[in-house]
Amino acid sequence: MHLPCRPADSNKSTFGSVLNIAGSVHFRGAAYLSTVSALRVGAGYATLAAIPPVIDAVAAKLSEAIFLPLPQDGATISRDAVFTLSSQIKSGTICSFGCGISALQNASVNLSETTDELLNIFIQKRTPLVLDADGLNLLAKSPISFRFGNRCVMTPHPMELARLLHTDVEQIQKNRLDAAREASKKYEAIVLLKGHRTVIALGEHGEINETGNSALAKAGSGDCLTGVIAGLLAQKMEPFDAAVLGAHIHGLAGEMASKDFSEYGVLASDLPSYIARIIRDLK
Ligand SMILES: NC(=O)C1=CN([C@@H]2O[C@H](COP(=O)(O)OP(=O)(O)OC[C@H]3O[C@@H](n4cnc5c(N)ncnc54)[C@H](O)[C@@H]3O)[C@@H](O)[C@H]2O)[C@@H](O)CC1
Ligand SMILES: Nc1ncnc2c1ncn2[C@@H]1O[C@H](COP(=O)(O)OP(=O)(O)O)[C@@H](O)[C@H]1O
Repeated sequence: MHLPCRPADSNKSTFGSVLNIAGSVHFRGAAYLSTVSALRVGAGYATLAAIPPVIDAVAAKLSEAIFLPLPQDGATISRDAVFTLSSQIKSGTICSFGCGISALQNASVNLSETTDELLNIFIQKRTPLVLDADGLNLLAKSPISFRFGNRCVMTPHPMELARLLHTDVEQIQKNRLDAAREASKKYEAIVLLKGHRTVIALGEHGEINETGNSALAKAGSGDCLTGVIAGLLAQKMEPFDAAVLGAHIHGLAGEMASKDFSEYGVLASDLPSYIARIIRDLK
């Protein structure tokens, strides 16, 4: 698997753009980590679509992002956000959705309906998509049987996959590859099941990622992975390849970061700069 090429005669639009819909009052860092990781892996632009308090927090840390303010309802986006987003999402726009968008127990009926409408837009506009965290939890609760035409990379951890398959974590962990394959067929999506030895499945096909260590077992590291995969999609990688390469790079970044900070001390916010160092070494 190769990194996306980086022609000399290029400009920021050569390397694509990510529209990252993320964050809520409770989880502002998730929006930061996913956005910065898309830029660190090489995307030309990253736009964070979020409610104003999330934008304010991220803007204070990340000068390079572009911001699309979304209407707010309580701690998260309101249903009117669908109108704002539908005019921004063109055919083929690379989107990521779900990092920190709400706390599961607070997910309102409105947010469920908003998510259903957004997922329909992603499918209709054939957008390559990374679906993470609460995007997955809301999908699990939806009455609609969504099928993503294999343009979507779903990135559940075992509990999120258990919610999607209406089972429990123990069953998922017994046969991780088969569980990911089952979800891949159910949703017509690439399913990346996180954890020690992440697995990536597309239909019957499956791969196991060998990189990473317990430094990654800390809040926010999955948000970085979402950004990495979205950034690779922006650079025109096929979704399955972006998931496999993204997991590989993310795991190596955790390993390299733990050489400096130990497996105890790495923060998710350390990872984006190690992602850049890993890419330097892979090249
Ligand atoms: N700084 C931030 O803003 C952060 C925001 N976050 C957001 O917080 C929201 C809730 O996410 P959480 O993941 O905390 O909560 P969840 O309710 O989704 O699940 C967490 C539970 O899943 C199980 N689990 C996860 N990985 C597992 C594994 N490898 N093996 C076995 N069981 C496993 C564990 O029981 C764990 O307690 C998401 O929207 C997420 O994006 C988190 O990413 C944490 C950091
Ligand atoms: N022990 C481990 N070994 C290797 N990778 C791990 C380990 N623990 C967690 N990870 C990786 O770290 C990330 C954690 O993501 P996730 O569970 O979504 O956390 P969060 O939502 O807090 O960001 C995943 O990419 C997962 O594969």
